[in-house]
Amino acid sequence: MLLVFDVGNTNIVLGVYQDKKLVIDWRIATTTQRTADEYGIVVINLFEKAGLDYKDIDAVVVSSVVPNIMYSLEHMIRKYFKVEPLVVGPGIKTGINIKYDNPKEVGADRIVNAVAAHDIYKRPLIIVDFGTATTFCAVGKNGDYYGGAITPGIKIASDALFERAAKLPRIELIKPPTVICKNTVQSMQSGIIYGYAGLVDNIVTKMKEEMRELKEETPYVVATGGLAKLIATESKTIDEINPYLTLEGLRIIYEKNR
Ligand SMILES: Nc1ncnc2c1ncn2[C@@H]1O[C@H](COP(=O)(O)OP(=O)(O)O)[C@@H](O)[C@H]1O
Ligand SMILES: CC(C)(COP(=O)(O)O)[C@@H](O)C(=O)NCCC(=O)O
Ligand SMILES: [K+]
Repeated sequence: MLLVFDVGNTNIVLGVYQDKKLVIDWRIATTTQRTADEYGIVVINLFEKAGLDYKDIDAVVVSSVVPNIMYSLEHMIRKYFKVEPLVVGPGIKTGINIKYDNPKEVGADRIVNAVAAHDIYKRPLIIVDFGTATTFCAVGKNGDYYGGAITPGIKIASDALFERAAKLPRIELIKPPTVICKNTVQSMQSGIIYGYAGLVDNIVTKMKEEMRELKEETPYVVATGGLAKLIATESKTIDEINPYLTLEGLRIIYEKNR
């Protein structure tokens, strides 16, 4: 069985694959404080609770946008799973042609998403990943990664209001019934959620115009990430949510590099 890790700035998402089938997935907090043994305990506990044997794992793939965590995580994988992890980065086969000024600068999660979306949909794409940051990526029909945009994540935006304005509380990210709201909490929810949907639609619309000039016609818009569902229902430009895009990309990268 294959174990994949998607290390984001807020969460580490783990998935176990039996061939092409995702058997189970878990989400744990990203903290740079944990040691290799502490990560080992957490991950092995998850396996045991799910009735899976961690000794059945014969390969591990990791993508990370948090360099500080990699020492502990890689050490844990070698010590407990007894395999050398495949870490997504320079030298790994992806089938994606990165057109960034400096290809090493692109977040590994964005490349992994592009690998999965290109493999699954085989057409021009815009990928929107609602994580700690929200990222937008333009991918051509032949796998060209053109680049995209990065905006503050939804939770970062709402936490900033709480932290910087004395009378604004920390809010739950749920959609209020109306845009015109009559109390502080709902007014903030309205601003964040309806405002963010507009942000998404504006960036996607402008990216589509630029992609048309690149002869990448009518891109399909795929959303992923922890907060995708919240915005996708309100946005007019998102065609589909694929919550497992990054995990699928990690599995595909494993197959390309084995
Ligand atoms: N299933 C979920 N429901 C609601 N919020 C979620 C869920 N999963 C993650 N989140 C929140 O979404 C944000 C981004 O999460 P995630 O996509 O895991 O980010 P990252 O990849 O940057 O770690 C975080 O603030 C997290 O608390
Ligand atoms: C933009 C990101 C912070 C998003 O990470 P996430 O929200 O998933 O934690 C990450 O992809 C990253 O650090 N990228 C490097 C810069 C770039 O892609 O240009
Ligand atoms: K992510």
